[in-house]
Amino acid sequence: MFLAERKRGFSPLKMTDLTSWAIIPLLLGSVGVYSLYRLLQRLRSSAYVQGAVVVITGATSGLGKECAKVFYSAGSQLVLCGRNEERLDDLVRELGRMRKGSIQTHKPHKVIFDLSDVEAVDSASHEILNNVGKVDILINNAGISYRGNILKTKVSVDRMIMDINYFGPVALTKALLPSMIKNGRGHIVVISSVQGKISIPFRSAYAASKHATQAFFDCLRAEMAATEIEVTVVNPGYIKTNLSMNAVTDDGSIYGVMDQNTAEGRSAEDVAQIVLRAVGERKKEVLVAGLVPTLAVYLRTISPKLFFAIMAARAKKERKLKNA
Ligand SMILES: NC(=O)C1=CN([C@@H]2O[C@H](COP(=O)(O)OP(=O)(O)OC[C@H]3O[C@@H](n4cnc5c(N)ncnc54)[C@H](OP(=O)(O)O)[C@@H]3O)[C@@H](O)[C@H]2O)C=CC1
Ligand SMILES: CCCCCCCCCCCCCCCC(=O)OCC(=O)COP(=O)(O)O
Repeated sequence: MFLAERKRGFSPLKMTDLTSWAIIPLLLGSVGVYSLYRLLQRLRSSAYVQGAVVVITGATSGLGKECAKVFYSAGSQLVLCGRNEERLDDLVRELGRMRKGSIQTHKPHKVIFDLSDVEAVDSASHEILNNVGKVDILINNAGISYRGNILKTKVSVDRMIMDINYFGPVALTKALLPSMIKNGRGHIVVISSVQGKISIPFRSAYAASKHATQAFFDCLRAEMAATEIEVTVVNPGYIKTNLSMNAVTDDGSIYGVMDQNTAEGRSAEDVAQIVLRAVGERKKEVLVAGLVPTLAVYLRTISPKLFFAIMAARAKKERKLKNA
């Protein structure tokens, strides 16, 4: 039968050949369509941030500083927020010295305030709107971490962390949101953490503040769905910054140690690029973490019992190490 088909010029072999040949233009076509789609997506993303007024809190160091650099290079009009004017001036000078590409850059504005002071946040929002007229993108980045034992931690410390990490971003968002709605455009970004999804021992105040942040901005996203307002929650794992150095302990004193996990974390430049992309693509949420923390996030939902047992073992091990 095979020979008969070959004689007629219709062998199974040739049919396979034909199929293979047909797949090539199909594959090339798909790659072409995908590349075109990615190109259009990139163009749309860069148009979204170019010329946009972007407010960044905690711009004096770490992730906030790197976000300032990537959004500045992308052509955004920056409003840099921080507590330390000198450090903001240094950053403005550093941005001015950056190599200029083909995209037009804009001289940043600075606004100095402490996020834990709700009245200062309110007047800062007026200053921002008076200076630049509108806000297109607000990046709630500033934050502080904590290391401590719940039994020893003063409630004033829990409150301080909540004031900076939760009430600060909430107050600033509420102050700027009405003007965004009026303008018919606005994007609220919040830098939460993997610890906004899972709680690990000796981080109670920090994890609680990040869980509250996640919850608030998830509610906001839903409530804003009928408007032009976008909400992006970014949940990074460890980033190589001064977060652990600046963390507070049970009695409110500064921890002042560069933890190994932090030192071995992802670079702040990388994470800032991910934030820029997530904003450009109007992502609702991004988890920027390695395999183990990512699995831990899923494990917390799929098998809480196992997750709690792992956390209890972790607490026991850490306590042993501290007492050793
Ligand atoms: N590094 C990490 O491993 C991770 C960090 N994150 C989050 O990223 C964000 C940025 O932290 P990161 O860059 O790592 O840490 P840094 O300590 O380097 O930066 C924190 C920033 O927050 C500002 N800040 C702190 N307290 C206040 C306040 N009361 N009012 C105004 N600004 C304040 C600091 O300003 P000042 O210079 O005045 O102190 C600084 O600019 C935080 O929200 C953090 O929780 C999330 C996951 C992992
Ligand atoms: C099926 C296998 C699942 C394996 C799961 C094992 C669980 C292991 C625990 C992993 C814990 C990851 C914690 C990550 C914490 C993190 O990335 O936090 C980011 C921060 O915000 C850092 O702040 P910090 O002040 O704590 O340095």
